[in-house]
Order: sequence, then structure tokens, then C-alpha cells
Amino acid sequence: MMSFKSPNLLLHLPPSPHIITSSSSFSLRNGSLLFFSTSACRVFAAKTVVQPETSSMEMIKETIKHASGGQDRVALRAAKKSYSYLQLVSSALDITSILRSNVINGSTCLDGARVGIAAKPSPEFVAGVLGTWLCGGVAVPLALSYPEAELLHVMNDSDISMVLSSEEHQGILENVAAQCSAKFSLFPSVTSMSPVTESHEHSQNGRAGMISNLTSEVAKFPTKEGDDPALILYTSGTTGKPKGVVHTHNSIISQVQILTEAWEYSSKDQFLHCLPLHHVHGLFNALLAPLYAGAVVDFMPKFSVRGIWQRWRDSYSKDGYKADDAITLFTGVPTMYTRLLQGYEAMDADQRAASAYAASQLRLMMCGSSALPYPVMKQWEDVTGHRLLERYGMTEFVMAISNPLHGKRKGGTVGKPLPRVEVKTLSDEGVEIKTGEGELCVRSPSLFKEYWKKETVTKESFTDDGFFKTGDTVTVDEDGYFKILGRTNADIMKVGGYKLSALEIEAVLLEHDAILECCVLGLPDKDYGEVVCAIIVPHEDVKKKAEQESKPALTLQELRSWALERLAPYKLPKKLFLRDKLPRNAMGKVNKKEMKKLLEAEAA
Ligand SMILES: Nc1ncnc2c1ncn2[C@@H]1O[C@H](COP(=O)(O)OP(=O)(O)OP(=O)(O)O)[C@@H](O)[C@H]1O
Repeated sequence: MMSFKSPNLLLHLPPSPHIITSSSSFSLRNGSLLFFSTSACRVFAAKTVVQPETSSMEMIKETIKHASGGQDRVALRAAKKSYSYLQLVSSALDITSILRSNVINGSTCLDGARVGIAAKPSPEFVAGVLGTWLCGGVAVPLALSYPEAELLHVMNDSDISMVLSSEEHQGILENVAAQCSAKFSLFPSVTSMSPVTESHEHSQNGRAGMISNLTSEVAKFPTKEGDDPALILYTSGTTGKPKGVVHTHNSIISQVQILTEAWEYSSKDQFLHCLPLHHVHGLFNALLAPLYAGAVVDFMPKFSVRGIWQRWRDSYSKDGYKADDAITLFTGVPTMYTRLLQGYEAMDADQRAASAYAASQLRLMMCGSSALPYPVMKQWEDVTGHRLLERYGMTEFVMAISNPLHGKRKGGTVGKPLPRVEVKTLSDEGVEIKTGEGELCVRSPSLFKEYWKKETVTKESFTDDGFFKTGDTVTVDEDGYFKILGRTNADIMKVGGYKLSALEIEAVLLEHDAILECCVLGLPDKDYGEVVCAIIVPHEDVKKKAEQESKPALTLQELRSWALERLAPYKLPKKLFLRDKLPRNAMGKVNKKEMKKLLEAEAA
């Protein structure tokens, strides 16, 4: 019996038959099965739940055998072109040829060799990851915003054998590849659908031919187990130097199934995607899980406030019109919603009405990666009617806790554990606690395997019973909803005898009319250990008015007397810095460790 390592080669073929063989070591229930075909191939999604250690070669072969009929479905949209599941798989197979001839002299298995993927969100990126998995490699999505030195660190650390790059990034990547003795190739371009193929139904004979090609092509690839590495993602480095987080085929398939189930992703969904792909938010929540469910992913590679509102208005209009390619799902980091609200406020009355209506028609809007400030959540709800679904995740386990799709979404919390995710809270002494503040620990089928080449750090990150220690301080409310108080070593300040959450203070300060953005952190103090310090970006109009009057947009005294009614005295900021903007990374996060160093240097 042939088995295959990549459960992630998932494409959608409706109407999909139920595929169960007596010889299969898996069962098909509620998820979806991604599925590849030959150069004339296609990816299918069949509802399934994969048991651990299942090989997807079996599923692919069985799916091919039973597949019949159906259209050439759209998987992706990018730059006004559509790409079918079939075309993606076809390109993935082209990529296997490049990898095989460059990395392993024509043999079939990369055997865990690392392949750097350098492309903006595009069909090339997806085909690159799928092609790497298909021939036994480990995909390493590269951060395109990284300067050369950081790219070199990541590529040397993960010991990359080959880089696949788009033309746009050829200059820098060819150079870095040469410095770390990795092979380099440009992506072959992915053919887009013509308007004819977009609506064309393949004949039964045509499909039979494709399926038979697919079967023979796929059968040429080697067996790998579900616990083999499939993906290395580098952490953002908020808490230290970026570490390579190794995910396996099993952890990936588990996560996409968990998300599909929790948020009811389906083939009826169309996801507007505008996040980077080297972080879990953009890669799993907005790409792999929707593709697994057979949805369409619509790439907008650069976040654009105007572009997003426009895309929603093109999807729905107040006279009841709904476009065929209407967006149903959206996810973003909190700062994106802040910017979208600013864009909304700058519109005239008619455009506001049209925009608010269009946004209200989406099925689901989600938020995460950092704390969603309550004022932003409230304003978004007032404008669009959507209470944002806030969830909590991390590179090491992707998503673990979420507010519900149906049921109460509680502001200021991230909800409850997702299906099949176990959590516990440990006190400073390492004892499990049911109330009060402590470190969140997570055990889930989506947990990573290890930090790349960091055996000791990996070991230290887990409890004896296999829970991953997140480094985040949390509390649980009376209904079992989790509240993230922040990174223990960056957001939890020790002031006098108190442990204070910077995130809690930030949420309150953001309610001040003059404050657009803020960051709270503890600066060293000889009397109190640390003092609360607020770095504030004032609203543009407040800033302009203050400039005209030759005074600061906000003084520490004004801030403290306003906050006195809302915060305990020991939580009031003792230092205030006004800034034009906050230094944020690709996921909208402020690196507080870096920020502290800068402020300390400034104060010295
Ligand atoms: N909804 C949320 N509310 C508050 N914090 C969140 C939320 N979602 C994610 N986070 C924060 O983001 C962290 C995970 O992000 P990521 O894995 O990118 O790590 P990082 O902290 O940004 O970088 P590094 O691991 O390199 O320090 C979580 O541990 C948590 O602190």
C-alpha cells in the first residue's frame, strides 16, 4: 500500500463522493481533503477527518478513483486573474521537477531538505509550498520585508538547499542564496484561467484522463510519515532572536481541520486575504484552511484601506446586488481595523453608507495576533454591525483559543479553547490553578514538533505532560473565557508590589479622544523596580491643533487626571512619550524589548 506524506495537497472537486476503502487507515467525516492531480490535474476537497499518522497518498488515490464530474473550480484570485485548483496542482508538479533536478539529481524524494519560498501572496507561493511537500521537502516561507542580514540568518539557520523566488525578489535572494550555498530558481509562472475555462465543465472522458494521469504522477512520489517536518516558520522575534518552529504534516492537517470546523469554512466562502504568508495568521487562517475547505482565496498582497473598502463595495450594494465573487470572510490584525476605521471616517456620507452596508454583508470578520482594543471593537461594531471574532494563536500551535462563531463574543477576551485543544494555567510555582493569573499552557494536535536545531530550548518549552508553555500570562473569567494579559516578559510590569498588564492599561488609554495608538511598557526605576510608561500617537487633528497653539498634543498631567477615574492610581502612567507613529512589524506588533532599549537610551 502506498502512503504519502502531504495531507496538505488539498483541492476541491464537487460533487465529491465519499471515499472510504476497507484498506484505508483513515476515516472520512467532516473535514476536507486536499487532493492533487497530474499536469492536467486538480485538487479536491472531500469531507474528511484524518486520523494521526494517516498518509494522504491513500486519500489522494482514493479520491481520484471516486471523483467524477464537476467544474474546474477557482482556488485563488490575484491581480485580477483567477487560478483553478487544477492549475495550482499542475504548477506544483512543475516545481517538483525543478526541485528534483536541482537538489537531488532527479531522484524523487527531497527527504526533508529545506526549500525557501520567496514570493508575495500569489499562486506561485501556494504552488511552491505544495510542490515542496509533494516531493518530500520542508517549506520555509521567507519574510520579504527582512533586510539581507536577517534573510541570511534564517537561510543559514534552516540550512536551505534551494530558494524558489519570484522575479520581483530575484536580486536580493539570488545574492543571499549564493552566500549560503543554496541553489536558486525563479518560480515557473502559474497559468491563469480563461473566462471559458472558468465556466467550462470537463467531460467525463477528460476527467477520467486527468485522474489517471494524476494517479500515475502522484504514485511516483515517495512515502513519508505524518510526523515528518513539512514547514519551518520563524517567530517574529518579539521575545528574542527568531526561532525556527517546525510543523509536521500532521500538525498542519490537524490545524486546518480545527479551523474549518470552528469557523465553518466551506466551498461557498471567498476570503479576502491581505496578510503576509510567513506568519500563521496569513498562512493558516486565511490560506491553508480556506483552501482545505474548498473556498476561494482572493489575494490583495499589499494592505490597502481604499482597496479593501472598494472590494467590499464591489461585492455588495444597497440595492441588493451581490457579485458572483463577493467576499464572505475577512481577517486582520487590530491596527488594520484602526486604519480601516480612519479610512471610513474620511469618506463622504454616501460612501460611508455604501461601505458600511457592504461590510455588514460578509459572513465573518476576525481579528488577532495582538490584543484588540475594546474601543476599536466597539466602533467597528457600530459601523459594520460585526462584533469581531477575536482569537488567540502563536506560531508554535497556530490557533488555540477563540471566541465562538455562534454564541457570545466577549470583548477583551479571546474566548475558549478550540475543538481538540487542551489548556491549563500554571502559577509561578508551576502548579495548575483554576482562578487568578498564571502562564497559559497548550496541548493540541496542532502543536509544533520542535524548534529547529534547538533541542534544549524545545525541551524547556514543554511541561512533563506535553503542554507547551506559551510565556503568556492569562486569566479566565466566570464563563470560562480567557483574557490575555500579555507576554510575561514584555507586557507584565512589576511596579512596587504589583504585577500590571500593559495590555489592560493600553486598552483604557485608547479610549482617550486624543489618542490614536499607544504602547505601554515598564521602564526601570530604582524605587519601584519599574514605572509605567506610555508611548502615544495622537490623532492627526489633535496634533495639528496643538501645533497651531504651540503646545503638546497631550501632557502627562492631562493624561493622568483623565485616567484617574478609569485606572487604579498605581496603574497610571508616570512617563509619557509622544510619537508620530509606533514601530510595528509585518504583523502590526511593537517590539517592546527594542522600544525599551531606545527609550532608556533616550532618557540616559
Ligand atoms: N488575540 C490576542 N490578544 C493578545 N495577544 C495575542 C493575541 N493573539 C496573539 N497574541 C500574542 O501574539 C503571540 C504570538 O505571536 P507570535 O507567535 O508571532 O510571537 P511573537 O510574540 O510575535 O514573536 P516571538 O515568539 O518571536 O517572541 C502570543 O503569544 C500573544 O502574546
